[in-house]
Formats: sequence, C-alpha cells, structure tokens
Amino acid sequence: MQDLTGDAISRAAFGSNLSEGRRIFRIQSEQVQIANQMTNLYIPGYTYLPTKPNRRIKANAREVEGLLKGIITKKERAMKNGHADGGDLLGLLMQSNIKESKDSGSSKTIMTMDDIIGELKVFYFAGAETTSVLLTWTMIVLSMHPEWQDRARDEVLRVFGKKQPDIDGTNHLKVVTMVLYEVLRLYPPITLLDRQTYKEIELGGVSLAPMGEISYVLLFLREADQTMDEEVEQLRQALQALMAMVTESAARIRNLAVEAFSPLTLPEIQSMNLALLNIEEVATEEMDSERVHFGRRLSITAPRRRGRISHFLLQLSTDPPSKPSLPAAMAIGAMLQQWSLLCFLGALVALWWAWRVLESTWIVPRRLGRALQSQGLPGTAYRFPFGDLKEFSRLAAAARAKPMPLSHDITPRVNRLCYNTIKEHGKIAVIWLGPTPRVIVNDPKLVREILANKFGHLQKRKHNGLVRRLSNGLVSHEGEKWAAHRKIINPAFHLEKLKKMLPAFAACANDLITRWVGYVESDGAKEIDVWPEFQNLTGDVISRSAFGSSFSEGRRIFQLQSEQVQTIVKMMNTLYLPGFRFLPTQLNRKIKANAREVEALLRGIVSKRERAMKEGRANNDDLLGLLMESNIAETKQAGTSKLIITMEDIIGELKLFYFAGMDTTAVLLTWTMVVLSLHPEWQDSAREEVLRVFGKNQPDLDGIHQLKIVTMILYEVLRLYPPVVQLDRQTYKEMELGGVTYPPGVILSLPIVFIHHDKDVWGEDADEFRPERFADGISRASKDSPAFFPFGWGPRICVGQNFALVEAKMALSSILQHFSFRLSPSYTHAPFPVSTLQPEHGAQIVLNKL
Ligand code: HEM
Repeated sequence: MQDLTGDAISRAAFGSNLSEGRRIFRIQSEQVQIANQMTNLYIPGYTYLPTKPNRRIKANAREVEGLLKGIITKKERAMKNGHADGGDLLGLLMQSNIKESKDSGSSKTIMTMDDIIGELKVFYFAGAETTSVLLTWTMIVLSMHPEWQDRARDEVLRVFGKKQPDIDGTNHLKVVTMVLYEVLRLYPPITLLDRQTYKEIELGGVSLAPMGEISYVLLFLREADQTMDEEVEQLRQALQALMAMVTESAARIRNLAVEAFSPLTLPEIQSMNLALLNIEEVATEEMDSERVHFGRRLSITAPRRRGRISHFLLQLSTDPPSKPSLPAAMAIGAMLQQWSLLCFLGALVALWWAWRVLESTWIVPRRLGRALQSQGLPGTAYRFPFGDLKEFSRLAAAARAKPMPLSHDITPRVNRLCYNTIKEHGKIAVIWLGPTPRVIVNDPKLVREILANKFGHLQKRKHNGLVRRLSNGLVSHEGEKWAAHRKIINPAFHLEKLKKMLPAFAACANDLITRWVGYVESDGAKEIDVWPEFQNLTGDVISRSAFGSSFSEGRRIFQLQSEQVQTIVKMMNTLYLPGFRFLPTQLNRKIKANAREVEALLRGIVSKRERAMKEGRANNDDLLGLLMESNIAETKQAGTSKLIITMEDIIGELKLFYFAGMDTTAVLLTWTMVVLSLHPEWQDSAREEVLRVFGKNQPDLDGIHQLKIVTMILYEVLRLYPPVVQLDRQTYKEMELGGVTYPPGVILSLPIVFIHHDKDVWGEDADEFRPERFADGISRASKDSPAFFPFGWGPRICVGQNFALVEAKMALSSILQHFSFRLSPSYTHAPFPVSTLQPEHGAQIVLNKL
C-alpha cells in the first residue's frame, strides 16, 4: 500500500517522470522513519552535529531536492517550448502560480522554486503514508469482518462490474464510504494533533500562558559510580516531578519548582560526584532573567531568548569532587605519557602512509614505464602523479560539450584520449590514467589471447574496497574461488532454467506495455524518455527473476545499486590514494551507507528463503532458489559439510546480478530503440518478423529462438553501441604478448568499442548500421574472426548473456507488437560511458500506438 500510494502521488504529481517520483517517495519514507527515531530526545543545535541520522537526513534531503529541481526545470523548459502537458499536480501548480503572479501584477512568481519543492515534499509526507495506512487498516478490518467485505464487494460489482472504476461510480459507493469512515474513526492515520500557545488564551476556564512543550531533559553525569545511584535516582525523580508541573501552567513554575527541590538537602547534593546537571525548558516571560538559588550549589536561571521564549536552566556548580584525586604532578605525567605514545603511533601511521603513496605514485610507475619504453612500446610518458588523467578529463569534457551528429561514428566522443592515442601511436600504445600504466590493445587476435588467459598470468583489475562493495561477486573473484562459484552459478542461467523465469520476463514486459499504452491513449502519440523506462524494466526483471515474490524489496535494491554505480564511477575517474576509502568524505559515507542498506535487504531475503527451504515451502524457480539448490548439490558432491557459497557470498552474487545485468540490458534496449528509429526500414522488417512468429500473442521461448532479424539487429546494436565499452586485465606475473614482455602490475585495456568500429576488421562500412553482416552468424561477420566481444570472451564470458538476450527479445517483440516509434526532435545523440555506454541526455522517442 505504501508503494501504491507513493506511486499514485508520483504519477499524479509528475505524470511521465514517474521513475524519479518513485525514488523520491522511497527517500521521503526513509526520512519519516529517521525523523520518528529522532523525536524522543532533541537537543538544540543537535541538527548541526555530524551524527549518522543527521548526515543521512541531509544527504536524503539534498537528493530529493536535486531530483525535484531536475523535474521542475524540465517542466519549465517544456512549458516554455509549449510541449508540456499540464495535467499533473506539478503542471497545475506551476500554471496556477504563473496565473496568480500575473494577476497580482508582480514580475516575480509568488512561489519560488524552493517553495514549489517544499510543497511537493509535503505532498509525499501528507499523501503517501496517510492513505496507505488507511488502506492497510481497511484490509485488516475487512478481513476481520467478512460480512462487510462481502457487502462492499457486492456494491463495487454492482456499480462497476469488472470494469476499471471511474470517478462517477466512486461517488455512488455508499457501503465503501461507510466502511472507510468507520476505519478512519477506529484507526485514524493521524492519532494526535498538536498546537502551541503563542499568546495567553483562555480555554475551558483555564488560562494558558504562552508556552512551548518540554524540549528536552539532559542529565549530564560525569565520573558517576554505583554509590551515587540512589542520589542520582532521587534527583531524577525530582526532575520528573518538575517536568510534570512545568507542563501544567507556566505561571506556577517558580513555586512548584521550589517545592520539588526543597527536599533535596545540600549535603545530599554535595555527596554526588555529579559535575553538571542541566535542564533546559521553554518557559515564560515571567521567568525572564531570573535566578533562584537552592542552598549553595544549586541554582535555576531563566535567561531571555528572542524576547518571547526563554530557557530555564537548572545547574549544579562544579566544585572539586569529594573523591580523593591524583596529585596534580602525577596526573600531568600520566597524561604526557599517553600523549607521547599517541604521537608516536600517529607518526608511524603517517610515515607508513607517506611511503605507500610515494611507492605507488613514483617508484613503481617509473620502474614500469622504463620496462615498457625499453621495448619500444609507443605512447605517453608518466607524469607524477596524474599521468594523462587531467588530459583525459579535459578531452572528455570537450567531447561532451559538443553535440554530435546523428551518426554511429561514436568512438571520438566515447573516449577521446584513446581515440587520439590510437591515431597518433597505433593499435598498441601506453597511456597513464594515474600512476598505473595502461596498454591499449586494439587487436582482436591479442584480445582473444588475453581473454583466454591460458597460463593464468592475468587477473581482473584489483579495485579498492569501496568499488568491491558494489559487486563483490563472480566478476571480481579469481582462481579457485571463481571456478567454484562459476560452476554453481552457471546452471542457474541455462536455457531450460530461463524457461522458468520467462513468466517473470513477460510480467515485466506487460507492465511496461500497459504503462506506455496508458501514456499514448491520453495523447494519441507520446514522447517518452525510454532510458529510465528500460532501467526500471531491467531492474524489475532482475528483481522478479532473482526473488520471485519478494519483488518489491528488489526495487529498492536496484535503485540503490544504480546510485552506487554513479557514485563509484565518479570516484574511479579521479586519482585514488591508498587509504582514501577510510576517510569520512561525503562520497565514501554515501557508498558505505548504501552498501549497508543493500546488504541488509538481501540478507533479509536470503534468510527468509533459507527458512522457507527448511520448512519445505520454497518455490525455487527463481535465480536465488536455483543458486541455493545448486550450492547445496555441489557441496554434497564435494563431500563437505559447510556450504561452498556462504551467505555473504550469495549476497555478493546477488548484488552483482543487479550491477552486471541491469544497466547493460537497459542500454542495449535503449540504443536499439534509437537505432530502429533512425532506420525505419529495419524497424518494419523486425515488426513483420515478430508479427509473423507471435501475431499479437505473448512471446514465448520457442518463438524467441526463431527470431533471426531481431537477433541480427541486436547484434549490430551491440557491435556499434557495446554496453561495456572496454575490458581491463592486469598482469600478475611477467608475461609475453605480441612480442612484448609485460612486467606484473600493467593494465591491459581492451577497447571493445574501438575494435567494434575498426575499419580494418569490419570493412569501410564499420560505422554504419548493417545488421545483414550477421546473417551468417557472428564468426562470419568480420574479417578477423571473431572480433565481436560485447559479452567478453573465454572462460570469463558473461554468464548472463542468454538471460540478457532473451529479456531484450521479449521486451523488443512486445514493443514492436504494440507501437511504431521515431526519434523526438528533442533527442540529442550523446553516447557517453558511465559504467555502461549511456545516452547522456536521455533517449526521447515518440511512440504511436498500432
Ligand atoms: C546486454 C547485456 C549484458 C552485457 C553487454 C554484458 C557484458 C558482460 C561482459 C563484457 C562481461 C565480461 C567482463 C570481463 O570479462 O571483465 C560480463 C560478465 C558477467 N556478466 Fe554480463 N552482460 C550483460 C548482461 C548480464 C546479465 C543480465 C547478468 C546477470 C543477471 C550478467 C552477469 C554477469 C556476470 C555474473 C559476469 C561475470 C562472469 C565471470 O567473471 O565469470 N550480465 N558481462
């Protein structure tokens, strides 16, 4: 119900920007949870402390505001260009704001951007949670009273039959309305309303002074020991009594406070090793700047604050404690000893860190650079400490700044530094993105040799701990661990297992089509940005096929994983210094908090499944079930009692499925839509094939295997726009390759996108879209066969390639059955590599219902 009402607000507020809306409502729900945890004890100024909940709240608020700002700006632009539909809440709000501002004759709008953001945030707070608890209690109450459930159903069926409820009909629902009223009476979503007196008022014969609620009680105990428990308890009781009285009437505070404290004698107070006791309470003007003394050490002060409200301070002075203390000289000596030990340890850590930095940014790169140069390898020389990183960023920024024509010749935009290097130095050349040499290997034969890795001299690049938190699974394992995991994971992706997941693929594709039909029906033709739509689709597909029914938790995971990708990619394109991940920077904290949340969600899902399997009530047709079954089978075969893949390992693999399977397939579908819009003749042939094979029926696996043209098109899109533009391997032992001896520690960069566009390999038409080159299969498509590596090659080839291709064919077939499409005039062609090759400004496509 939370999902439902959040979606309802998102759609009602933002129309087609639904996916951003969803993310906002999730963050807002989290904000409510954190705020609820914090309401118990609030200390003024607390919001400024860098505590975990405070940081989280601020980061969340920034993200929500950023998202809302983006949506509003987009809407403003669309309104200016006259192609905004104003049918959603945001549109109506903005139109009304403009109209009211015009009517009032002012040049500035009445509501600023910040005001609008504030209002939108309130819609979520006020509209999502309240309506969802109403629905939830209604379901519970109607389950407890089936006779009312039946009456409500009879009424609904009488009014609507099985048709979609409409607004006229809802006005005729009498029983349903009565039920909802009664639920609202018994379970009001908001249980309590508060108001604060601001001037003196009379209410029910009692005069209430202007007064706030108790803001907090702070007990500050220093060096307390057990013998004081009793006295502390006494004082605590007195404080509670005081608080109870304070709330009665501010006018009577002083007298009652004295009463409460008079039983506490001075010797009692003195016997306590209580250095400071501090109560702050919002009080009245009457108490203003008044100090009331209790004996010698206890006083109450009420300093003025901002005229109207003042603070009420109860204080014990800090006389020397009665406990015998260390002689001053000894205490100072002990402190110095501790201090010098700390300094010494600090200096050791600093020295170690300085050595690590020097070694990694100066000694090692110079040694490796000399080893490569001496063999005549062309390329750039190392420059401390960034190498070509700054040039890389400058060229990337320059390439991004310019729009590119609607052509498939994308390599100069995707990686300008690599493009320039290949042009200047040839197909094998060195560059330095930071202090590690990177050899570009733009040769399919050598790429196959590297990916085959027959002698085990190569490994995946070792990423730092933060990157590993994104996807610590198969893709980053090496050696025996990789082999054991791959053996267990492989069966889960076999074609016959995909058959079991097909209903999940179909359900997600149907959701997408229903949503798109909804968009189009209201407008005839409709422009949508298909990139976020496909991200949602592929995230949903992984969630459903990995977790079956625990699919809604899956949604939250894929949103967090997408966010992680963005943050980590940002970090990977900067210079990484050893130990950096331990610093509490905003980026590091965000990555860790997200990783913790994803891991906790996954741990919950896996434990639930383990329990269900033990109780024999698990349905193991999803990826998680298949993985767990295969794990048990392999463990039994190996004759060990401990499972080969631990709970932590399974969590790592599941995270990886999201990371590896989501954006990759989403960009494949996105570029396919763009390319088929540019080449309508291929769109038509693909549609003819799909209609010939399936008619208007739901695509099935047998039919999917018969799709020849669709397959050729997907291959050609994967060639021109490979989702993974480059693969990296790092030498781990000395090795020989193409006549050069590489020392350990060199990165071999395999620029898939450059190989896929190389005219020497594919012919003069390499930059053109010609799916027919795949008519006789992959190996005949290029001169130097095979030179097609979208899923990698060799033992580490993508385990999910069948999954991705079946998913893409299912989605594309469903789209072709229902729509024709073309590029929108607002589309800007801007392929850009983030972790995958993404459309930088989205992919705006105009859909026409067939
Ligand atoms: C169009 C979609 C996809 C593309 C282009 C793609 C591409 C790749 C590539 C290039 C690799 C090799 C990485 C390397 O050698 O360094 C890889 C590995 C991998 N992919 Fe995919 N992938 C796609 C979809 C998926 C899906 C849907 C899943 C899972 C649900 C998946 C899971 C994996 C895994 C687990 C590995 C690691 C294999 C290993 O190291 O043994 N991929 N993928």
